[in-house]
Amino acid sequence: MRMAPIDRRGLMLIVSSPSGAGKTTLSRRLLADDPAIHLSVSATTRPKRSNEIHGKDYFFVDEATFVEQRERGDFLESALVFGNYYGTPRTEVVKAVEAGRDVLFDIDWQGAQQLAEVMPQDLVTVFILPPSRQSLEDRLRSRNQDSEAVVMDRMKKADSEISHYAEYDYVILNDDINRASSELKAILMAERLKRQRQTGLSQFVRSIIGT
Ligand SMILES: Nc1ncnc2c1ncn2[C@@H]1O[C@H](COP(=O)(O)OP(=O)(O)OP(=O)(O)O)[C@@H](O)[C@H]1O
Ligand SMILES: Nc1nc2c(ncn2[C@@H]2O[C@H](COP(=O)(O)O)[C@@H](O)[C@H]2O)c(=O)[nH]1
Repeated sequence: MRMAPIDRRGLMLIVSSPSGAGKTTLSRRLLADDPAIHLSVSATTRPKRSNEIHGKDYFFVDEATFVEQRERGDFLESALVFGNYYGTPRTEVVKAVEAGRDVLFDIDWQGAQQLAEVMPQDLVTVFILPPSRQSLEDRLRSRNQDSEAVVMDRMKKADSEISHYAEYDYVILNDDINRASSELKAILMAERLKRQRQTGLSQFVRSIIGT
């Protein structure tokens, strides 16, 4: 059995990609396999998809509510993406990181840039690429959740999304889902071991060397 863990600060794992490249699929796998990380559930004004649950996938709110929350400072970051507003609730994230818990974010490059301004030391950023343009379009259609107009709009914006890949710490090619999923887990494991996140290290080391 492992001894009591060394105190640590939580990390913020941001996963971004063009729409349809697979970040939600990869995020769900990571959450299912690793109970020590939890998802930051965003608020959005986008209509709910048939397979989504309020409070689990998103907090679905109307525009007036979103604007009120944003003006009150409830969001750590917020952005207009594909014509809808999205925002990351502030309190839960700050509390979790300070308590040493890791948080996963499925957000776009605008959100990643804003979080880098407020909590830079805590961020680990990962960009997911599709294997080809055609596979991106096929995946958006095969998801079967959006109208043709929405699929076309997201494909039109894919180039501009992809152009932000170089702002990220890591890039994963999501060709084979099992491999991409293992790569994401490996990033998380290595980042957890970074010395500066292990805030209880000096105390622990002192207990070993007996000074
Ligand atoms: N490696 C893969 N091979 C084949 N299909 C995949 C792969 N990864 C994801 N998919 C499929 O592609 C579709 C889009 O994936 P997903 O919803 O995870 O994308 P996303 O990046 O989260 O999109 P959005 O930004 O619109 O939320 C889903 O139907 C998913 O099952
Ligand atoms: N900046 C933010 N972007 C967000 C947030 N939540 C989701 N997103 C991004 O929006 C698009 C579309 O998502 P979809 O669920 O409507 O397909 C995608 O790129 C998400 O990563 C957020 O809180 N802030």
